[in-house]
Amino acid sequence: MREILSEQILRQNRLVFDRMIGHRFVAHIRADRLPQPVFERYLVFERAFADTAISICSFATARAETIVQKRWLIGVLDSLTNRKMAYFEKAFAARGIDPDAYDTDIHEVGDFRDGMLAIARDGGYLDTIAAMFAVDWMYWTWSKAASVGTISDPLLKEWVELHTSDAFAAQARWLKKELDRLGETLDAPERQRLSAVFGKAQALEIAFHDAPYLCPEKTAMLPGGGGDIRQLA
Ligand SMILES: Cc1ncc(CN)c(N)n1
Repeated sequence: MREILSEQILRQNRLVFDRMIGHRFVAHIRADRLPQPVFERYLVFERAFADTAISICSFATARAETIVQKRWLIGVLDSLTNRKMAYFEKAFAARGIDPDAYDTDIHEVGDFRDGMLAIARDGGYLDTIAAMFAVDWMYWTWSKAASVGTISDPLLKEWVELHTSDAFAAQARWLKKELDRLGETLDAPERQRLSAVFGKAQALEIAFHDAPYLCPEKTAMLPGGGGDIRQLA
């Protein structure tokens, strides 16, 4: 019997997946010592990515063949556009974050945006599903692990809980099931190609999570700017 496609993909990308869920950003959350400036930069980059995620999911919705698929993806779009965006609005107000003070075009963030968007724009329905599975399965995995420990920052705790919620878990599982169902009919090279899409998305994620440690505030060049905190363990 053939291996389930998502299991093949996870097996073939184990190294890069483990590197991502072992990223220092995740390790800092799990140790309850994510530096506040890193979290705030991350939130600005995430807000920018949420915008891109809406476009990515819209490509999948447009290419979906059945109303069942479209209905599900529209639910994801609703959650991204309303629930997630509401979180950013609340977080920026609570922390006094001015997103315009940050450069969201630095290459680690820009490459993630452009790379993910290219997969959705240039690929087919299943390419986008594989890329969404890559990023959501990864977030669900590390968030579940992080949620068992103490997270002192209430906004960070809420962010992690967004990714352990029943709704997010259902989203990650739906993407997996969709890949497995449609993967049954695919030949080996096509399955391999989707596995490479998953690997590419993980590699882009690793660089994206390096970015908040690189201090890209536009104000960083000014006296009293934040400096480079790459040396943080
Ligand atoms: C960068 C990134 N990747 C994935 C997810 C989970 N949707 C996220 N919120 N942010």
